[in-house]
Amino acid sequence: MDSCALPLIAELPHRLPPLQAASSRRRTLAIGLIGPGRVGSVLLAQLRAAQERLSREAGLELKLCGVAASRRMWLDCDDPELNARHDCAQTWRPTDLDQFAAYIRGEDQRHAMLIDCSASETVASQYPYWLASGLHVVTPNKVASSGPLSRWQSIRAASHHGGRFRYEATVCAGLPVVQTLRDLLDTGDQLLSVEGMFSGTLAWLCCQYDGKRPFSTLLREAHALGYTEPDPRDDLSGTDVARKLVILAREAGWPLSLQDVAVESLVPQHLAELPLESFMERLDELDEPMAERLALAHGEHGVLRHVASLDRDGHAQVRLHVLPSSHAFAHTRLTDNIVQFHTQRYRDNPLLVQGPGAGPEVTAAGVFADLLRIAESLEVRA
Ligand SMILES: NC(=O)C1=CN([C@@H]2O[C@H](COP(=O)(O)OP(=O)(O)OC[C@H]3O[C@@H](n4cnc5c(N)ncnc54)[C@H](O)[C@@H]3O)[C@@H](O)[C@H]2O)C=CC1
Ligand SMILES: N[C@@H](CC=O)C(=O)O
Repeated sequence: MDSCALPLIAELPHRLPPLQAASSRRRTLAIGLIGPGRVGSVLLAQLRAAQERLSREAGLELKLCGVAASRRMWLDCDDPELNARHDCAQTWRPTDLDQFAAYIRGEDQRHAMLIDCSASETVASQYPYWLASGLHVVTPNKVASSGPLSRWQSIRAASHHGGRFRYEATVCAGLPVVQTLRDLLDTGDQLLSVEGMFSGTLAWLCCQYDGKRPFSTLLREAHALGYTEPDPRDDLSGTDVARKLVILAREAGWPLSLQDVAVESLVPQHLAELPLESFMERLDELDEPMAERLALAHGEHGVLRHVASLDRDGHAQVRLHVLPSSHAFAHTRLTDNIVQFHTQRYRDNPLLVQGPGAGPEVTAAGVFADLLRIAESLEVRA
């Protein structure tokens, strides 16, 4: 090889210097995390791992002031070690979201953020009040952005005057989907339609399911890997994907609601209303109907793919398709999601976002990136 070639990576300086002198932009952000489950606990680990670097290189002090689960909450006033230990804090109180939010907000006009890593309606219903009180809110929870339109509008209104609201990880986990759409719209483009595969769980199941192992075994595995929703029926029923379509439509200013989406459910009626525990015990009842779907796909020399679409007239649908093996969606791997945006500018050839679309690591990273975007905009306070 030519000796004048580019230097080897090992010869390059270890890392580039931080762009900004950390000391001139020193800010502190108080954080309260709600929902230390699969995504929430990985996020806590990511925050802890980045804490020192962010302080040194970006002048950003992340201060974990509280963690709230469904029944218990931990506050750093009770447990001064919380910031270092996070999930193994010892002293707890019963969860009270009002008390939690007030504590994180503090009394000294500090920058404060609540991160909702639950899938809870109760938590989501508090966003308008939290935002109006100046708390920033970041979340992968889809319930608020796809729930009642009037609540969504109050969240948007509150976030224009109070705290900031970001929810990138609600659509395709860590992939830059909401921000991509936002950038298109903010620069004057117009959304015409969206199509793609928006479920990491169903993408993974469709790739793995070849009939050798029962569908229920694979679903249990997807659950254990943290790909599914807390209740996997939210994935199988198509509701989770319908929520993502609604979120994207609303981002583009289309007043879509869940009931406007035509959804094919893969959950047999008799399993739909069971308590979660009973459903998980009866997963093998999904095996026969899914084996029939697979046989149908094989009969047509195609593959099963879970596809969602939203057209320019607002028609939205979510269903399991048999696609020819030559189709672009047939070549995805593992939890890959694909989003195709057709816009005025990307009319002939859509703008594509593709990559892993589920799992605690990538989702937590998407939430973390939202936190950093808000932190970048915070003014320095004495
Ligand atoms: N797992 C993934 O790949 C992705 C997940 N998400 C979303 O992330 C969120 C979390 O998902 P997972 O971590 O998988 O769920 P999980 O079930 O593992 O964790 C949920 C946590 O929320 C807590 N919680 C429930 N109700 C609560 C309440 N009322 N108050 C306080 N805490 C409450 C639970 O105690 C638990 O700690 C969900 O909204 C999900 O839709 C979004 C994108 C990808
Ligand atoms: N359960 C969801 C997680 C991300 O939203 C999925 O499988 O896509």
